[in-house]
This record gives sequence, structure tokens and C-alpha cells, in this order.
Amino acid sequence: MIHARGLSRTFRKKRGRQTTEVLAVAGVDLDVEAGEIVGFLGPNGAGKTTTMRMLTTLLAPTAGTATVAGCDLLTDPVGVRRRIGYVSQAGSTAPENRAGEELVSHARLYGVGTAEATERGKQLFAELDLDGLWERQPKAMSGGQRRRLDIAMGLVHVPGLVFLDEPTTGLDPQARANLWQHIEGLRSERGTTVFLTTHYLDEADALCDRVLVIDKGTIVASGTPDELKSSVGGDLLTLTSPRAAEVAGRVAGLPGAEAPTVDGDRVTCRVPAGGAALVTLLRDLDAAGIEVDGVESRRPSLDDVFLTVTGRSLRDGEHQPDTETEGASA
Ligand SMILES: Nc1ncnc2c1ncn2[C@@H]1O[C@H](COP(=O)(O)OP(=O)(O)OP(=O)(O)O)[C@@H](O)[C@H]1O
Repeated sequence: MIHARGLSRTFRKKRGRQTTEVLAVAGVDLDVEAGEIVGFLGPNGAGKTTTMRMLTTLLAPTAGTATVAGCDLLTDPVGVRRRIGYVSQAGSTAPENRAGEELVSHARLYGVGTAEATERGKQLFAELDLDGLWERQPKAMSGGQRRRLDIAMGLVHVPGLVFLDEPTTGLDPQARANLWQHIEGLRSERGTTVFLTTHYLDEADALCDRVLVIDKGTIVASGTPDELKSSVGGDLLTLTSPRAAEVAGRVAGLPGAEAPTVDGDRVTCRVPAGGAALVTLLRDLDAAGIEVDGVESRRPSLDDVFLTVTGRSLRDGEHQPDTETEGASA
């Protein structure tokens, strides 16, 4: 459904008299098969939106090729646009228009008849918890309602491939869960392929068949959530003790343990089969008379994967919008 090879994009930034080039996407290869739900993860500024804008024909690649929904991105951008839905981070609804009318007009642009568009629109309103808002202007909706309307806009023409850029940002947990269910329903009932970015790792874990991690414009990891978590190498043991250095010494002796880290009274370490290792360790510490205040064994999460492959936690730092101007580099 999406096959990209060497997709790249450079931006030229002007700061005073100086012009610098930013390689936002640096030769991305990616494949998404029909019916898959694929999550595209990366720290702020990693190149997710730029990649998505290229794949949806909104931004010309500086280099590389791709076929999207069976059409060549470079030679048949109109064919690509006809076959996809795209929900951008910023959304696409005009604040003054009536929500329902806009939804129907949008579907009609894609050749859907008015009656079918209205029926489909009303169904989406019900499923996305927008009942009663058909006549409402987006400017009079809450942020979450507007976000759900953006999503309805991306789906109303029943595209076979949908790009969702941070679809659940700004939604409350209930609305997020509803949307997950909706996305899964699209796939199971219509075979829709979904390519989405998210900052919520629990979302990627629960929803996505496969996850791609991008950092500094390059794909640095890909696999199912389980494959990626297993690749981190072992469970994370955390122990707190007033005798942390001695605990660390014992932890280091566990079979297959990585070098433990000590932070105050906290010792952390990755070991294979954390539960069993913990039982052995606690017996050992007890026999040695070393008291322990707290213990935990945790399976790796996608955040651990993220930390391992990018050196950063996705929870680190806030979004820092880029204020500089754009200039495409040839
Ligand atoms: N229009 C532009 N002009 C100049 N630089 C840009 C432009 N758009 C993106 N960039 C730069 O390209 C890089 C990738 O940005 P992009 O928006 O693709 O990242 P992202 O992974 O989507 O980030 P976020 O999670 O913050 O949305 C960043 O360094 C960004 O500053």
C-alpha cells in the first residue's frame, strides 16, 4: 500500500543573512501492506510530519520515490490524493462552516453522492461521539470535538488508506479509546490501511500491528510492538535499599545481567526473566542481611525501546515549534 525508497527532504532555513540546510528526512525506505495499522514514532523534529506530507503529496521530496495506494507519488499525485484520507495535526475544517455541510462537501469532492455522503457523515458523527453537532460551526466546538470532526473529514470518502498525524492529541481517554475502536473497526470491516503518528506509546502498543521509529530523518527501528520490546534485552529490575552499592554488586552477579546503575538508594538493571531473577536475588540479599525497601520487575515498554534506539524518552521535553521560514531545497 505504501512503498517508499530513499525518500528525502531538505529545508533551507534563513537566519539573518545566513542560509542553512536541514535534512529533515534522510533516505527513508518503508513498506506498509494493505490492511496494516502502522505507527510512526519519533521524537519532536524527527521527520514524521515531513514524511507524511511527502507521502500525501503535500510536499515534494528532494529525492527518492514512492508508490502510495498503487499510484506513483511523483508521476500520479492526483491518483494518490484520490485514494487516500489525510488528517493533519492542524486539522482542515473551516471554523465558520456548518460541520455536517462541510463533511458532505468534502465527500462530494471525492465523487461520493450527496445522499451517501450524508448517510456516511451521520454514521461517523454517531461513531465519533459528535451526535447533535451536525449544524454546529467548528469555532463553537471544543478542541476534542474539532479533532474528532477532523478525523471524520479524513474518513468520510471511505479511503482505502488513511494517514493520521497525531489523531488523538487533545482527546480525553474515553474519546481516545473510542477512536482506537473506530480505527480497528475500519481495518476489520473495510480492510482500511492506517498509517499514523502518535506521541502516546500505549496507543502504538495497543493499536499498531507494526511500529516504525524515526530519528533525525532516518528509520532506526521497525517491527511489531512485541518484537521491538523483546529486542531491548531483558526485564528492568529496580530495587531500593540504603545499601545500594552492595545490592548492585549482587545484582551484577545474576546470570545475563547488564551492568547495574545506582542512583542514590535506587539500583536498576536489565536481566533476562526478571521475575525468577528477583526471587534468587531476594534470597541472596536476605541471607547476606542486606535490607531492601522496595523491588520491582518490569517488562520493557515501547518507551524503553524508544530510549534504546533514540537515546531519548518520548516523554522528554515539550514540543518546540519551529518558527523559522521554509524554503525548499532542490
Ligand atoms: N517548513 C519547514 N521549514 C524549515 N524546517 C522545517 C520545516 N518543516 C519541518 N522542518 C524541520 O524538519 C525537521 C523535521 O520536522 P517534522 O515536523 O517532520 O518533525 P516531526 O517528527 O513531525 O516532529 P513533531 O513530533 O514535533 O511534530 C525539523 O528539524 C524541523 O525543524
